Amino acid sequence: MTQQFETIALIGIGLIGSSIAREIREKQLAGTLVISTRSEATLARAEELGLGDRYTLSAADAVRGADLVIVSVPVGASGAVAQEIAAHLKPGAIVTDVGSTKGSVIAQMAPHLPDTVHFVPGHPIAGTEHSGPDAGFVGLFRGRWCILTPPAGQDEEAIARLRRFWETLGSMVEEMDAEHHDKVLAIVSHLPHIIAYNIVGTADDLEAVTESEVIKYSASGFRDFTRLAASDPTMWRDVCLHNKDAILEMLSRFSEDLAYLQRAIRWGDGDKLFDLFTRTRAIRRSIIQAGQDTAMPDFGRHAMDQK
Ligand SMILES: NC(=O)c1ccc[n+]([C@@H]2O[C@H](COP(=O)([O-])OP(=O)(O)OC[C@H]3O[C@@H](n4cnc5c(N)ncnc54)[C@H](O)[C@@H]3O)[C@@H](O)[C@H]2O)c1
Ligand SMILES: O=C(O)C(=O)C[C@]1(C(=O)O)C=C[C@@H](O)C=C1
Repeated sequence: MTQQFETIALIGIGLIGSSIAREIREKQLAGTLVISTRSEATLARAEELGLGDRYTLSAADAVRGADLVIVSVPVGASGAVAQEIAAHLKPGAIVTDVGSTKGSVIAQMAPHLPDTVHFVPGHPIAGTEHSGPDAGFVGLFRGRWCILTPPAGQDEEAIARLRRFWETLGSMVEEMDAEHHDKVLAIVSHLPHIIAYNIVGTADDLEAVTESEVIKYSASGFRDFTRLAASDPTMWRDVCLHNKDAILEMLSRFSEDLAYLQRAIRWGDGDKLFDLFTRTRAIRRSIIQAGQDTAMPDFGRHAMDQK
């Protein structure tokens, strides 16, 4: 494949950063790939895995001369990274990130970045419950959405170059504003994780009562929840703290709907239960039928934006 950038700097080399690094190397998308992370052990591991061409603990050093800078750290750390790299960015460079929340990342990073660079925030909707440089793999982004949330008026050429980069990694790219992104992701990604953390926590609390039955009988639906609940605690702490408003809004809708379900069960209203379960089954089937079981459902921009 053809080289797309002379030098790419990756700040953060966990699941997402190392998956991007593996893609860049495999597809030869950069002349030079510079890797930076704050922990010595992680950087040494990235070097052992041969993920880049140059390795440094200094993010400032990493971005010098880079045409594309990809920040791939927990969202709570993005402001500190932006502050560290700001004075060292090459004029004309594209700066992007992969954070799971967008409004907060923009609020943290944008004030530090000079006008001479193009800031195009991004979010690949792809991942696993694993973290760290060993967890990444080629193909993670294939057939998955990547959402870009450029500020209004951002350089079209920069957006197009980043779009092409993600498409080369196999992603389908969509642009939307950060606020809308945060609402959609609150329901399709953040709430499912919070619900999983909660149900596994509840079951763990109950285990004192039921002794080891939680483990013993967990071959069923519970297991699916434990996968999500095994996701990285730092990442998900930051997501909850940095998409607070949208998550609280979706949680309150979720609680209302749960109360409706609870009432139907209490009053033995089988029709209500049957209707809901039929509706949700149809949603799953339509996603599979469209061959988009990995795609992000369109919940309707208008409905999602209503308070
Ligand atoms: N895991 C997923 O499923 C997933 C999917 C899409 C997007 N994301 C987002 O991608 C980002 C990275 O997630 P991940 O899953 O790769 O996490 P990870 O824990 O696997 O890796 C995080 C990396 O960031 C480094 N880091 C942490 N703080 C840092 C700092 N202050 N300066 C420099 N490096 C620092 C860590 O050493 C590590 O290399 C997060 O913002 C997350 O929200 C994650
Ligand atoms: O599949 C998983 O394990 C994930 O958690 C991936 C997932 C998701 O919720 O779909 C998690 C967080 C991201 O920001 C994007 C993708």
